[in-house]
Amino acid sequence: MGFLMDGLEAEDYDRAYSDRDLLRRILRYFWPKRWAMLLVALMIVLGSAAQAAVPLMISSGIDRIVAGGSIWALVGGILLAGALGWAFSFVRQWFNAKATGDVVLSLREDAFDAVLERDMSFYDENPSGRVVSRVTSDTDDFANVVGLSMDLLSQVLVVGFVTALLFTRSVPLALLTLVIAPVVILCALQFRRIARTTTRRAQRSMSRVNANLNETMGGIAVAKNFRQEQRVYDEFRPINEQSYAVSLRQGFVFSSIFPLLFLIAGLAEVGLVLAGGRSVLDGGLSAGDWYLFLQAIAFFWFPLTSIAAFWSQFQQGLAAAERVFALIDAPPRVVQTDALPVGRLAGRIEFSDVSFGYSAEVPVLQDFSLTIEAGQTVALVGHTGAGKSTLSKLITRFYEFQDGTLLIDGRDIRTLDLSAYRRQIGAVPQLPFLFSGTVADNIRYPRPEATDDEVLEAAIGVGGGDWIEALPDGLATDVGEHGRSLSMGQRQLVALARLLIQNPAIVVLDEATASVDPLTEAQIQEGLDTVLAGRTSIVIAHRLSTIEHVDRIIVLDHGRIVEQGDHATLLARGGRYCEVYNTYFRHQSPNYRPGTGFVTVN
Ligand SMILES: Nc1ncnc2c1ncn2[C@@H]1O[C@H](COP(=O)(O)OP(=O)(O)OP(=O)(O)O)[C@@H](O)[C@H]1O
Repeated sequence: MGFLMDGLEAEDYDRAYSDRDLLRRILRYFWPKRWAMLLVALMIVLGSAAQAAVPLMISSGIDRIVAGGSIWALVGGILLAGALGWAFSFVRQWFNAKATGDVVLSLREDAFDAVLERDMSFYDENPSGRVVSRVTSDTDDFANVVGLSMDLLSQVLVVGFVTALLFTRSVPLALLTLVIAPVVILCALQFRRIARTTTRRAQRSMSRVNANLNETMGGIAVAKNFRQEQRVYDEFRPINEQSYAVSLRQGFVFSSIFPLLFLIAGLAEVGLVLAGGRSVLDGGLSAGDWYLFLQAIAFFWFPLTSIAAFWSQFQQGLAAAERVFALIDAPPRVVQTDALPVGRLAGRIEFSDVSFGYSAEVPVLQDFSLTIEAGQTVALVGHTGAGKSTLSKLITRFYEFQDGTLLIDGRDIRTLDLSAYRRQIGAVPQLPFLFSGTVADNIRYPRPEATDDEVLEAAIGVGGGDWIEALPDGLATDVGEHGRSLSMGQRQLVALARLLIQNPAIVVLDEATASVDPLTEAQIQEGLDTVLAGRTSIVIAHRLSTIEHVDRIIVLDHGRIVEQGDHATLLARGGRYCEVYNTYFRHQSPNYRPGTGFVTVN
């Protein structure tokens, strides 16, 4: 079991819904489609009646032929029943496909909406491929189940009609047909539980394959750069093999039920042939009635055995619905206690005894206090893992802190209208993400209604706009997927122009570490001066020119402030800042020669 179960545990947010809750939830999605579904139900009843009429007509036709009657009435009747059956089935399929399609559309919209609503911590904990799997293949599985349910309903109705007819012809034979039904139903119910478990496992293993593929595609450049294709393949292979093994097991479980059901059906058929044949010979039953009984077995057993096949798919659909609902219902970690209007922020930020950890066991910040005055530019420096990005993630409210308070302009961040608050936070990651489209589209991203003139003004506001001339089509240049057609420096300039369009009160900027040519560097520096002016800015600093000019440098170590002040004061002090300076900034000085520029650490 070890290999089969590796990595197939439920996600943290998974939950098991009771069948009742699940069905109620599914029905809620179908409620707006109730008239279409009612029409589908009517067509199922009429179609089933047309189907059931055929053996009945043949049965009485046989008796009439035996008695020397004409065959043409029978032929005409069968043709008419066939034509009507086709018409009913057509209308049914059409409306069913439309209603199911609409339900899947809204389910997928809800799932996608939920994906957008999730906190950043959700994306840290759940690989994106697995989430994608829920929005795509799970909603499809759910759709299949609806189509299957309709087929089954129609078969069950045919059985109902045929059974009612059987009772009018011969009660003992009808009872014999029915007596084995509970046995089959019991088998199918038992099978239900096993089917659901194996199906869940199969879906999880599939989403694991998706997650792995997603990560591989995302990091393909790194893998190729380090010639790690074999390793990527080696990682993929066991995951793929596991998916194969789990699907195989699922197939085995599903196929094992059929031989058992067919055995029971076969025994029943033997009994009916024997009992019915004797009755015909004794003259107690007509040849036509006997034919009707033999047909009835086929009609009767077909839906019962297909319940078992259906069960597997039905379970797959229910498990899929469960996974989609779990995604929709995943509780948010970031919880606002109120949604007070924000107004234009001045940008004063005050951490007061804040404690935070990505997981409960590993605290990153403990009783952390820091005040950043409105309009101040603060640089965060420190060794890797010191907690610089963590601070910015709390300010952007991507993560929920466990203790203490975080005040923005003196107001508890938890009481603010989160969307309005985030609109005034300009966050620039180290590698700015650009969406497919033109440079202008990307600059306009925070405010789609911005005019072309505003976009141009923002672009010119960053470094005088010379960089636009270097682009092949100016602002109309296509940036390619993730901005791959632009250089790193150009992407940063676009991100800065985007900030100008957004006009945030607080800027949280993770400076890029990638070095760019001196001209672009100068443009970025000029752009930064424009963008940060008049706003509270928290810069995770990687460039010497930034730390030399900010109002205050905060040196972090293991989630604590170990030193703060301006560049000159801190350098003169010879403390922890000097260590950080020697490690990260010293070599960026224009006068740098290898092995020189160290400041003395006391
Ligand atoms: N998403 C996450 N889940 C769990 N732990 C995390 C996560 N992000 C950061 N950490 C941990 O929190 C601590 C602080 O990380 P943080 O990213 O704030 O450091 P940093 O100072 O920004 O480092 P760097 O300069 O390398 O970006 C580290 O120990 C890190 O391992």
